[in-house]
Amino acid sequence: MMINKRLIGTVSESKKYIAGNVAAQWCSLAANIVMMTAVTGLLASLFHKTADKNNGFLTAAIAAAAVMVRYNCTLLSSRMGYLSSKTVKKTLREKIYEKLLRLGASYNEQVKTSEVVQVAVEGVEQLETYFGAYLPQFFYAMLAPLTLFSCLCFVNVPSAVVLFVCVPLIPVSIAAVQTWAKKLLSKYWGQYTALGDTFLENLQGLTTLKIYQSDSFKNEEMNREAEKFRRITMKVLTMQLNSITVMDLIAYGGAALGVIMAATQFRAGNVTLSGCLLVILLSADFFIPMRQLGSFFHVAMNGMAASDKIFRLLDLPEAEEKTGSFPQDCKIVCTGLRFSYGENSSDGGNSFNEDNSSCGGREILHGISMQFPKGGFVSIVGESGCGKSTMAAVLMGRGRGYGGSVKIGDKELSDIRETELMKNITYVSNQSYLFKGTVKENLLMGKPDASDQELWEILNRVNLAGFLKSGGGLGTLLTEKASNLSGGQRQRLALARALLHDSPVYIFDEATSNIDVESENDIMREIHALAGQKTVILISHRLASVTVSDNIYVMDKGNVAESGSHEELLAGGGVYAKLWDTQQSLENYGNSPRVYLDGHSAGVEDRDRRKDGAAG
Ligand SMILES: Nc1ncnc2c1ncn2[C@@H]1O[C@H](COP(=O)(O)OP(=O)(O)OP(=O)(O)O)[C@@H](O)[C@H]1O
Repeated sequence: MMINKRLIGTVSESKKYIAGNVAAQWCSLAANIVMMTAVTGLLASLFHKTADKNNGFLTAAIAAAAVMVRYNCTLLSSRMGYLSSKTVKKTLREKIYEKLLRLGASYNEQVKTSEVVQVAVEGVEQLETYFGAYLPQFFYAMLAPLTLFSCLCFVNVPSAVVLFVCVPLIPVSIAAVQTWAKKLLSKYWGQYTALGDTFLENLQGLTTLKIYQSDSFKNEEMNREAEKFRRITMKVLTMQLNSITVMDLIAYGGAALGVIMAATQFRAGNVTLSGCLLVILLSADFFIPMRQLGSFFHVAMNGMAASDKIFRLLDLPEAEEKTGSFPQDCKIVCTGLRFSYGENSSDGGNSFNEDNSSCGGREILHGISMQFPKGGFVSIVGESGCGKSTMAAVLMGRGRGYGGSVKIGDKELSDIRETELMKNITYVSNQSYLFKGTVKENLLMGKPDASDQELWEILNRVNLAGFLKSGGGLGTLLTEKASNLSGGQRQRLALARALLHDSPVYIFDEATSNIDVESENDIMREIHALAGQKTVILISHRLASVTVSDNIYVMDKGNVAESGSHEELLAGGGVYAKLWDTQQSLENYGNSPRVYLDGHSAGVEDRDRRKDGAAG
């Protein structure tokens, strides 16, 4: 009956607290039996007028001692319940957290963030009752009727048998609703996580919804979801209430039968008055533990449904433990690289997608071959949706299960530990995440031991020092996602953090899209300065930014359409040349190289200078 061995094994430390809890409750019951025996004995002797002073004092002393024992046992039992709940919460949340770490940066390919949050918070909370109350009560509810039966057998066997036989009717009634309840609770949890998911998404996109006046439409959609959740909650509550009513009927009916039996036996002279009174006073104790178990049962069932979700999360397949480190000779060579997203994959991830392989979905990269020499500056360009960011994701180790080969030095990318990849490849997108806190805290993520002077130097390089000095300096407070900075400032700060990270490889994925020209100039200047010292992979849809690259790969629908330097590609008159002409006419740049605001011009000379430097 809802004894989940795996769950108990997972939090095996809680076993001792459960045993302690059961022992405390059992001692309390034993004290109650002793007290009731003493009290009924006194009542009988009073009735028969055989009681004396000593009887009274002895009974009072026994009762006082029993009350003390029961009081302490109750305290001990709730302490044990608390300790077991605490252990369960801590252990399960730790396990979920560690699992997420093991799943790595691509965890949301397999599970939605909202689902993880709900399972880790509410789900674990439900299991607290399972361990803290249900499990101890389960064992105590077995032990208590057996103990009472053994004692009352010495008083009157028929009454003891009637009471004992009625007790299992409670678990029978619970089992009757169990299958139905299980399905209902599984539906309830599904609805709960779906509502949480919609709620989180709509809350995050509230500004967009307001802009497009779609908030009322989404509001209605959420109302519909909430109504579904309300209905299923009501069904769960009705099921619980009905089940509790049935259990009450059995408990009170059983106790009444026991009392009637005791009275009949007394009339027939088969039991003494004190014995009869003892049976009457203890009859309720036969049923109370089981009845209590019944009320914990429904909460525990909810916990069981939550535990299914927790185990499905904990059982998600992990990439094999990788041992490879990042080779220092970090020339990156992709050969015949193929990649597909999982069938239901989205940014939000699959909801515990059973099939985690990327096979079966739409193939995005169709056998890409590219080379990124150590210290080289290589750009990837192409029309929107051709697979540039997917390429970056694979290089970052986020695209699990790619086909073909990606070699970093002499090692295959899939053999390199994720932490090693993160340490050695810095990825800067146009949506870099900045955390709530100070500028300094955000920068130190890139290099925890950086001095203030180092931080200011970097801020100077990205042209943010002036702005910050006029404000709160390094202690300037950022709100969530640094929404109190402009888009350009945010991106420059993200670049500063990336530069501090000082990794051998940098991937810039549209790092300058949607920002002001001045910030774009600052960022591009730093990216160009990095080239030559680091391996730089620049992904951009804006060809003016890539003209100085050593090599440019032009992607088209998941293939490499052509590659070469800017001049070679222009001379080739292919996809790149056409894109260049279109963009140039749009930007009205003519054929002149891009001129930065500080007067420095990016062009072929830059690349040649870098090459000369590297050669020197
Ligand atoms: N998480 C994902 N799940 C499923 N499909 C995806 C996912 N991310 C991207 N895609 C698909 O992969 C294709 C390539 O997307 P990708 O983001 O790599 O293109 P891109 O060249 O970087 O485009 P852009 O320049 O617009 O950023 C697109 O058709 C897109 O629909």
